[in-house]
Amino acid sequence: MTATQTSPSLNEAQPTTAHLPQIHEPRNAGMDLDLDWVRAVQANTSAIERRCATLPGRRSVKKDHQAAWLLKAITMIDLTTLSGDDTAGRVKRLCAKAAHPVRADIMEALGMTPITTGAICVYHDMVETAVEALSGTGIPVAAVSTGFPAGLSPFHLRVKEIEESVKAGAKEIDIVISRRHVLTGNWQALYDEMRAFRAACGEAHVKAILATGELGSLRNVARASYVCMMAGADFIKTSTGKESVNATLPVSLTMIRTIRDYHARTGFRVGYKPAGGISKAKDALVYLSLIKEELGNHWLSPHLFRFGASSLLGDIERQLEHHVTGHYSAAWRHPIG
Ligand SMILES: O=C[C@H](O)COP(=O)(O)O
Repeated sequence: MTATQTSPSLNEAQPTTAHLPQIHEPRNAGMDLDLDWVRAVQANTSAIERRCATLPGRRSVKKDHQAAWLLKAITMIDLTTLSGDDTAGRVKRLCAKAAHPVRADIMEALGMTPITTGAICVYHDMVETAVEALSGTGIPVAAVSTGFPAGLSPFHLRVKEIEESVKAGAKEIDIVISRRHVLTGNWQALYDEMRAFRAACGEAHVKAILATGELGSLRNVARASYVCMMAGADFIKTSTGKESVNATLPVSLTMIRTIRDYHARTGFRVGYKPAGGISKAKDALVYLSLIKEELGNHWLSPHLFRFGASSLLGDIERQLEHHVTGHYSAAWRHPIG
């Protein structure tokens, strides 16, 4: 497809950052811990699983519409590297990819103006490198702080790590909660911890990683979601990517329904970030349709939705190349992201 052949549907959905709505809505200020609300929360696991089982089969966006949704998905990726062998070189390459996530010839064939990913997500040690590499792009750096991924280092060091990441230039902080507070029903401890993390973030936005694969039940996932939102989380995020079970559709449905309910009761919109194991374009489309159906179009924006993913971008780029050329290239031709 050439630029002149670009269909109206693709242009209408043009997902460049310049076209994104500038949302000036208040951050979630949180509220006092409402234990009655938290304890009343239930989750009907079989109903949630039944609803989720219908989702992939109902995905129906095709051709130009699918390309438009995939481009939109890119703008909502926290392009991630969280490996023990991360180097400055790898982070710089990832930052270059975040600034130009799709090959120029594919973008030209689609008739699209430039887009970027939503953010880069790295360990604290790599924040300065990423901030420097992204200078002038407007792409924020997210740091996983607080003893990621287990979150079991001394509390004062977890708070200090947040402060150091913010000082190094991180605009977003992905914290990990203490799973034991959920497993023992110590909601006050979880609330106090989250509140302290939010305070340490200052102006930086805070995403609360629940590590849902370690919380035991969807009811615990829902209760932990509410407590973190009450304590002022800007986003709730499923997983570190290091648990044996990471983002799933039932967990996502559970969490986004708590977001919907919290918004209805408080007026605050909290963002959602599924993370871990999302590596296929078709899965990204299912997540986006779930968000659209459950939360509405307002949430389909980097302000309120992110994918935490290290290898999703490569598959999306491959699908976009197929869309414009009719051929799939080998995965190694899109080696980063
Ligand atoms: O927060 C992001 C995750 O760690 C990424 O997980 P992934 O490598 O499975 O995509």
